[in-house]
Amino acid sequence: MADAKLKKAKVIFVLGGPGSGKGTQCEKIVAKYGFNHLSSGDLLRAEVESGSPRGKELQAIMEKGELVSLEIVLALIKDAMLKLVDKSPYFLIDGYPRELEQGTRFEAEVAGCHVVLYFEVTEEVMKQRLLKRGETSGRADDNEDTILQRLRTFTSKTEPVIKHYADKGKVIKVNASGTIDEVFGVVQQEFAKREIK
Ligand SMILES: Nc1ncnc2c1ncn2[C@H]1C[C@H](O)[C@@H](COP(=O)(O)OP(=O)(O)OP(=O)(O)O)O1
Ligand SMILES: Nc1ncnc2c1ncn2[C@H]1C[C@H](O)[C@@H](COP(=O)(O)O)O1
Ligand SMILES: [Mg+2]
Repeated sequence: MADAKLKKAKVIFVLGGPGSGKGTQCEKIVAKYGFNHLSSGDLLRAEVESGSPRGKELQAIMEKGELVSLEIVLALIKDAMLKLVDKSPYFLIDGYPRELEQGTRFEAEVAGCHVVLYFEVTEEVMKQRLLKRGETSGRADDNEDTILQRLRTFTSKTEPVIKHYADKGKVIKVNASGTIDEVFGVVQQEFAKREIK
């Protein structure tokens, strides 16, 4: 029953390299549009915080800038979606899918992809934003070595996902190099064009 409700969800996959501003823009979208927001990275960090043996394994993978297993991420996202399904039909799924199979499995088992919101910005800008964030974030992966590996993982695993959805005409590509408000201005224009409200 709950799964049937999820099938009707309007899913917006939010993608972009590390530090491109996915979380920042999702916060602004939630404030204006009231959409549900789930971040796979936040869900994984909560699991790490729980101190469980699985959390320790996850932390080691995340500190190397690699991707954790599809099964774990998909289960965390699906559980979190079920808790929110009655709040809004729109779901911002931030940081997922990070590799092609994540998208395929999600669409087969949870819901179709409405659009992909892709924040594009240079590697140098992403790196500088993350090093700055690292001064206060406490995130174990906001350090130079891990940032470089995360950028490599994005290029090798996640860029093909963006291409896959672009070929289906589903990608909204946003230049994310401006200020936070400038980027959000473009997001709003793009949503209006597609009657996302
Ligand atoms: N347009 C912007 N201009 C300047 N700084 C920005 C902009 N957008 C976000 N930031 C800042 C906020 C954060 O300190 C940092 C990274 O943004 P954030 O939204 O956390 O990125 P992200 O969610 O894509 O990264 P991650 O993949 O690491 O979670 O950059
Ligand atoms: N969708 C995901 N698949 C595998 N691993 C993931 C996923 N989302 C997050 N992770 C891991 C690997 C990332 O480097 C860290 C931090 O994620 P972020 O979205 O940048 O906060 O978590
Ligand atoms: Mg984030």
